[in-house]
Amino acid sequence: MTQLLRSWVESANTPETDFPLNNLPYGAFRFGGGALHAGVAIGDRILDVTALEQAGLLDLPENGVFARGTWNDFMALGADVWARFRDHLTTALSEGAAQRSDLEAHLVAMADATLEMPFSVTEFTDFYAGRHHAFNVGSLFRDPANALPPNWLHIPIGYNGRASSVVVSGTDITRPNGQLKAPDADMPVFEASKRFDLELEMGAIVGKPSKGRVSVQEADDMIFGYVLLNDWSARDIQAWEYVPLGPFQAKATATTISPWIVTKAALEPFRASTPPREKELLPYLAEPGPMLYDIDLEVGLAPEGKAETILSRTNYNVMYYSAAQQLTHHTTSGCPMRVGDLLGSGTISGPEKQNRGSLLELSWAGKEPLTLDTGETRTFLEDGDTLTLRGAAKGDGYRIGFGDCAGTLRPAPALD
Ligand SMILES: O=C(O)/C=C/C(=O)CC(=O)CC(=O)O
Ligand SMILES: [Ca+2]
Ligand SMILES: [Mg+2]
Repeated sequence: MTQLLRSWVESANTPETDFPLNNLPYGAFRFGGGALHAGVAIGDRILDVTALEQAGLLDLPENGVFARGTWNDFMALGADVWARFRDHLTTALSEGAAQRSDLEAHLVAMADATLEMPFSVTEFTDFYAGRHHAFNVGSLFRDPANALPPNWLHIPIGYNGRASSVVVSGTDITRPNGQLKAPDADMPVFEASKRFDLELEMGAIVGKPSKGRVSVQEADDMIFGYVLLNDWSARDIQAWEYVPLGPFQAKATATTISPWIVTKAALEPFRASTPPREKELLPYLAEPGPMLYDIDLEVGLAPEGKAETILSRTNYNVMYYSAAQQLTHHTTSGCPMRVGDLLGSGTISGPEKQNRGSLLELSWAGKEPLTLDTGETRTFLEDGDTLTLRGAAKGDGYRIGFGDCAGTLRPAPALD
């Protein structure tokens, strides 16, 4: 199924749209200040599934699945329902479908809707699974000769983040104040972070809960879908606070996700293998098949009121560990996973300078400022900068896109 599937929604049939019939990603929106509704993107429209359910046009095993306007209750119904629902929508939105007149009344223009969090984040874990990112950060923060920690080629390393900090694309980000210490200073200070950064990542959403350890295949089956994810990071706070328990306040300001959950089903034709193992993994982490995806990614930076510069282009297929491997490792302790858990992939940097997924790497810790297309330079982010992540898997004449994952940086709160 790598051809474009044609829909009676004409805007879904163009090669430029992120949302052809092959995609059908899941989001949440408000229209004219109304209640939060769940919706499915198709071309430049949103199909209002909360309204479809209320009109009795969906065949689901429970009532009120979309009453809250988010996808958690739907995820909890399980993979058979996920597949049946998607098949039903694919048929009903296909060119020539008999259901057209039923559905047409429940389409709204995406341009007139406000997109909100598509699901309620239960818990958030962020990993460190990019080979090039880990090498670069290890070189910058520690020792270039021993850049990869000794565990790195054996364990998908992660830390428990803050679900409360996850926000949808379009939400302003406030530069944090925090405790910082210059390497040669005696005492730390409390002031605004001066090295505020982005991290280009993918987020995997757990749709099926677990009790006890799961295999990599079971973990893959538990994943509902993927979003783009920007793990905003205060590098100066991070450098001072992170020993020995890892990131804390440096990563707790905000994490932005793209507004549409792209389902695993839509990404199926784009599966890709992790790169060759440099050290053999313990058997519990071995993948039974390709569990990454071929998704082109880019990062754009637009200074306030100015044109955007593309800072980086890379692909999700460079990651050393897949989300399924990360999820498997996450359950080894017996840690239960829940519906709505979000796993950050770790920063996605490719092998070349132009593939790096953070300013820490792009500016080599501030030592090599970047020149933007506007002529100004950047080491880290300036107030007013808008950061936009974009991503798409590319099929034959169509793309499976995620919608923009954007945020604008606002000044730090005043210190008294
Ligand atoms: O101390 C380090 O090596 C770096 C840690 C991180 O930056 C954590 C993180 O967010 C990793 C990632 O996104 O890949
Ligand atoms: Ca991160
Ligand atoms: Mg974060």
